[in-house]
Amino acid sequence: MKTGILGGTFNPIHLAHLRIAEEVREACGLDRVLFLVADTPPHKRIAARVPFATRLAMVEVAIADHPAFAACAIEREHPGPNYTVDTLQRLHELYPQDEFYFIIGFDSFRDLPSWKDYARIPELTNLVVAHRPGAEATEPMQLLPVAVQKQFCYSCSPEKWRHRSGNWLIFLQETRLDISSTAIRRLVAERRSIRYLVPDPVVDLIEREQLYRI
Ligand SMILES: Nc1ncnc2c1ncn2[C@@H]1O[C@H](COP(=O)(O)OP(=O)(O)OP(=O)(O)O)[C@@H](O)[C@H]1O
Ligand SMILES: O=C(O)c1ccc[n+]([C@@H]2O[C@H](COP(=O)([O-])O)[C@@H](O)[C@H]2O)c1
Repeated sequence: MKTGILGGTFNPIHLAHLRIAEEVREACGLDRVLFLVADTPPHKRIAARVPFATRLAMVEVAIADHPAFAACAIEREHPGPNYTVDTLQRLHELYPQDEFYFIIGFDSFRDLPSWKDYARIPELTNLVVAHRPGAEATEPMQLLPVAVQKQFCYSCSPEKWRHRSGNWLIFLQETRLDISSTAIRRLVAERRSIRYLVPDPVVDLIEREQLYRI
C-alpha cells in the first residue's frame, strides 16, 4: 500500500493541510493519507496549550468525509519529543508492506537539516515537499548540506530527485495557499471569522471548546 503521512501539530488543522494531502494523494497515486498528530513536537511549543486529544478531534472531524484520509495517534503512545525518524521506524514496524510518502511544507523542508538524524529520513521514506507562500527558494536542493545533496541524483526534472536508497524527493508545484494555524488562532483571539479557512465542523469545535480566545 502507498501511504502518505502528513505530520503536524494541527493547532488547528486548516484547509491548506487538507488540500496538500489531497494533491499529494492524487499526484503520487496514494492509497491513503495518515494525518500524524504530534503530541510533543520537537521544535514548537503547543500554542494555547491545546491538548493532544482536542487537536486529534479537530483532525478527525475535518477528514471524516474523505475515505482515503485517516488520523494517526501513534506519537501519543511514546514519550516526546516526537522525532520523525523514530516515528517512521515505528510505522515501518507496524505496516511492513507499506511504501511511505512523508509530506511536509516548504518551511519544514528548510528546517530539515535541524531535525534528528535527518539524513536517515530519505532512507526511510519518500519525501514530498509542498510549496508554501513566504517559504520559497529557487534552488531548494541547496538548502541541504552538500554531503546530503550528493546522496541524490537529478532525474529529468528539478522537481524530482532520486535518493541513493531508491526513495524519491519530490517538490510539488500545485496550489499555494497562504493559510497558517498561527493566523487562524490570531483571528479567533480577535473575535473574527475563520470560516473558509478551516472546515465547518472545525469552526464548530473551536467555538464549542472556546479555543484560542485569549
Ligand atoms: N499553507 C501551507 N502550505 C504548505 N504547507 C503547509 C501549510 N500549512 C502547513 N503546512 C505544512 O503542514 C505541516 C504541519 O503544519 P502545522 O500543523 O505546523 O501547521 P502550521 O500552519 O505551519 O502551524 P503554525 O502556524 O502553528 O506554525 C508542516 O510540514 C507545514 O510545513
Ligand atoms: O524529527 C525532528 O527532529 C522534527 C523536527 C521538527 C518537526 N518535525 C515533524 O515535522 C512535522 C511538522 O511539524 P510542525 O512543527 O510544523 O507541526 C511533524 O510531524 C513534526 O513531528 C520533526
